Amino acid sequence: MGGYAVEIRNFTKRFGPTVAVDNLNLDIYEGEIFGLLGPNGSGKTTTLLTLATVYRPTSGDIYVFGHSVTREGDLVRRFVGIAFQEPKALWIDTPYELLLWHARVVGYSSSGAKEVVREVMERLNLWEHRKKQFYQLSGGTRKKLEIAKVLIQRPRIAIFDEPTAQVDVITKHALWDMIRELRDEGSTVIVATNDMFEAERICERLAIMYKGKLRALGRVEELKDKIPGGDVVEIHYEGDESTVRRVLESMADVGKYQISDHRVRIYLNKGEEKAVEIISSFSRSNLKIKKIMIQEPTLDDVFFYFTGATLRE
Ligand SMILES: Nc1ncnc2c1ncn2[C@@H]1O[C@H](COP(=O)(O)OP(=O)(O)OP(=O)(O)O)[C@@H](O)[C@H]1O
Repeated sequence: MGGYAVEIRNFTKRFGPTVAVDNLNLDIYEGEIFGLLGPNGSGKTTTLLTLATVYRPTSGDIYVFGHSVTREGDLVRRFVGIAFQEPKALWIDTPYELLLWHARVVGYSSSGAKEVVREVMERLNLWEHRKKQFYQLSGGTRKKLEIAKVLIQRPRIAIFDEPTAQVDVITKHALWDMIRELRDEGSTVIVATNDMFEAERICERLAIMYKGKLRALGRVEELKDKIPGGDVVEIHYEGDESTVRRVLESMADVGKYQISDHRVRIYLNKGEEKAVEIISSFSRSNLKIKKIMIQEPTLDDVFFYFTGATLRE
């Protein structure tokens, strides 16, 4: 792994009264697949669009291979390729023409452009749609077209904003493979996602963002290790949520827990020992346990631990 590809320094972005990103500091290493993980509105897109010089920071700066996005935008744009969250094109463009034009713009020869466009379109199952017009394409197909641009460009910094939202499962796997290949060929890849499966599957390091702020940073395993105790006891129950809260809050050593839909996840030390105590407390309070499991934390648990929220909110 090389030096820094991206250095985000005291970066704040406001839109009127809204603070979209609040004093973000982050380094992304050259050659890694880095993830920004957070629910809608956490500031991921704003960060990526500023990195790609679409927005200017309100304060602070972002450096791409040492070049400032505020002062050296032209240079920064040479390094960066971005697949936007919302694909846009002229209504009458056809996918093939659009990608061919894009390939020429980023430097392919006429024959090289045809070759790479066909290869990428075939791998993303876009070839059959090549002669349609943009307005005739489904949301998922438009999204694939947007991603195809970056795969053709092979920029030094490849940015994907929620790449697999709206995309079918088979294509998701093909895309993840192609993203890894991009990295293997030397690109630094930055992915914004609210899909913990995607984050866990492809990202080597993650920044957890929530409400414009960085909440945690590290490799997935490191983030999981930061949950004290490291056990999660999950109980499916019948009964009142308020009774469950009362029971848990009266027990020593029970720290954080989250409840949804008659399911409670409790974060604690020594899950096996504690589970026995929890079972008897539940039964004393007439709460019926339908199922109990002791698990390793998931990325969703990590997110909850650092933000008090779930990714699905
Ligand atoms: N152009 C804009 N004008 C006004 N407010 C904006 C603009 N862009 C983003 N925001 C606000 O900034 C905050 C962060 O939005 P942002 O799109 O960066 O989050 P996100 O994590 O990418 O979420 P999503 O997955 O929904 O895109 C939100 O409150 C959003 O409403």
